[in-house]
Amino acid sequence: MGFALPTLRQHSTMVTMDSSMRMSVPPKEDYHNEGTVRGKIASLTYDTVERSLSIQGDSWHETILDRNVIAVIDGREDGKPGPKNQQILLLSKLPDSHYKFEGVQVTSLPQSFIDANVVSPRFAQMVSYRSISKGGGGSVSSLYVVISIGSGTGEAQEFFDNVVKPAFTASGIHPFSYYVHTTDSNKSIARFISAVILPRANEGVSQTVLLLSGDGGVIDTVNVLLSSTRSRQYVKPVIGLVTMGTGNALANSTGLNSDLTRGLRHFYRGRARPLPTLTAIFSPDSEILLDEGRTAEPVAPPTADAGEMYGAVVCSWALHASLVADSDTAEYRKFGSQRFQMAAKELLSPSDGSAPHVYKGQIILFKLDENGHEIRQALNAQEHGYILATLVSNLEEKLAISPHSKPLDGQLRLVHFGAIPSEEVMKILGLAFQGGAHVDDEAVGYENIEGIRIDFDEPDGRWRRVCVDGKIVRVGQSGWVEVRKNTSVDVLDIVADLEP
Ligand SMILES: Nc1ncnc2c1ncn2[C@@H]1O[C@H](COP(=O)(O)OP(=O)(O)OP(=O)(O)O)[C@@H](O)[C@H]1O
Repeated sequence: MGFALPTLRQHSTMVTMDSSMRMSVPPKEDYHNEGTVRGKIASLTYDTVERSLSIQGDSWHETILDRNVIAVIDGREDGKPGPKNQQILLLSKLPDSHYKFEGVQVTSLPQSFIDANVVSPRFAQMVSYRSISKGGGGSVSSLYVVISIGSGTGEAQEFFDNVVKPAFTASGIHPFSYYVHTTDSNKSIARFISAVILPRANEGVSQTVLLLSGDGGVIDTVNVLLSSTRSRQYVKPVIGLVTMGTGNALANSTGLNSDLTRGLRHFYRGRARPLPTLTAIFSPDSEILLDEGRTAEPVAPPTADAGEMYGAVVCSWALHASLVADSDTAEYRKFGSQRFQMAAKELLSPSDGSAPHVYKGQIILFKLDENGHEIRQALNAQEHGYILATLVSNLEEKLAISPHSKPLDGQLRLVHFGAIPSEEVMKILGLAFQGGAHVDDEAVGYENIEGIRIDFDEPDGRWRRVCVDGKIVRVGQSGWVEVRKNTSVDVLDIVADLEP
C-alpha cells in the first residue's frame, strides 16, 4: 500500500493497574486503528493526554483536537460485516473569525476517541425519535432553534447557517424536522416561550430549545416560565445554549465555553440538568429601566403589593449594578465585555472630578443555622461599595467573581465590600480577574447565603439601581429588594457535559 505508519507513542495514561496491581495495558486497538478518512486509507492514533487524533495517510497528515469536535456519530450496528461508517462533526475557526463545519466520513476510529467524543444517549434518542416521526410535522415537533440576532456582536445567524444547520443535517436532524425562531425585537424570546413552549410544556410535551444567544435568552426563558401558571402535567423544557453573548456568564460558569464549538459540543454530548434560579422581590414603586434608561415600566402588576423578577446569574447593587446600567448603551456595547471596565473606571474616578459615590442602606442576610433553620444577620456597615449575590462562578470568561461556585451547584453566594478608596476597589477587581483571588482580600466578604434584603437609604434614584441578570431595576424612594434562591421550583433543564 505504501503509506507510512506513525511511530506509536507510549501513552502513559493508557497504562492502568488491575485489581492484582499488575500493569495492564489496554488493547492496541483502543487507541490505534487502520481505517479510512474521507474515503482514503489512513492510520488513526488517539492521544488521550493531548486529546488529539493523529491521522497519517499515504503522503498526508492531519491532527484533529477534541476541542474542535462537536461530536462523533458512531455507525449503526446493522450486523453487516466490515468496518462501521462513522462521522466526525468537525468545526474549524478560520482566520477571519468565521467558522467552517465539516462532517468527516471515517471508518475504524479508535474506541478511545469514540468514547471521548460520541453523542450522548439523550441526543441519539432525539435523533432517532425524529427519524421515526415523519419529519416532526404537526404535533410531534419538539425541537426548536432560537437565533437571537441582537446578542453579542451579531454572529448568531451566521453561526446557525454555517455550523448548526449543517451539523444537524449531518447528524440526521433535517431542516423540516425542527422549528427555527429568529428574534425581531428584545421581547421576541419571551413571546416565543410564552406562546409556544409554555402551553405545550403545560400539556406534558417534552421540548428541547437550542438558544443561540447570550445569557439573555436563558433569562427571558426563566422569567416567562417562573412567572406563569404551570399545570400539574408540566414537563420542563430542556435548553441547549450556543453562546453568542457578550459576557456569557452562564456558559462560562458551566464550562460550555471551554472548547471551540461555542457550546454545541455540550448540546450533542451533555445531560439535561436543573438550572438553579433566584427570585428578587421589589417594593411596589420599583421600575425596570428600558431603552438605555430613557423609559421605565413598573416591575409589579398594577394591583400587586410587590413585583417579582427571576434570574439565574446575579443580583447586585452598588458598583456592579451601576456599571452594568451605565454601560448598557449602544455606544458602550460596541466595546464588547470591555464596556464593563470602562464604566467602572468612570464610576470610580468620575471625569467631572467628583468623589465616587458611597452607597447607603441597611442589609440583612438570610442564612441557615446548623439545624437548617433560617436566621437573619444584619451587616454592621450602613455604607457600601459592592453588594453582589450570585449563583455562578464567572461573570465573564476571566472574571471569577465567586471562585467557590461549581457548575449548577445551586448555592447563592454573596461577594461584598464597603466604601473603600477607588485604588483599593481597582486592586480588588483586578484580583477577581486572577482566578478569583479577591475573595482572600481582607476587605472582601464572601459567604454562602439563602438570600439578602436591602432597604435603600438613597434620595437619588441613580443609586438605587439594582441589577438582576443584566436587567436594571430602579427601586422606589425608601424602597427595598429581597432576593432568595429558589429551592422548591425547578422550571427548566440546561444541557451540559459535566463530570457526573
Ligand atoms: N432582533 C432583535 N432586535 C432587538 N433586540 C434583540 C434582537 N434579538 C435579541 N435582542 C436583544 O438583545 C439582547 C441580547 O442579549 P443576550 O444576553 O442574548 O446577549 P448579550 O447581552 O450580548 O450577552 P450577555 O448577556 O451574555 O452578556 C437581549 O436583550 C435581546 O432581547
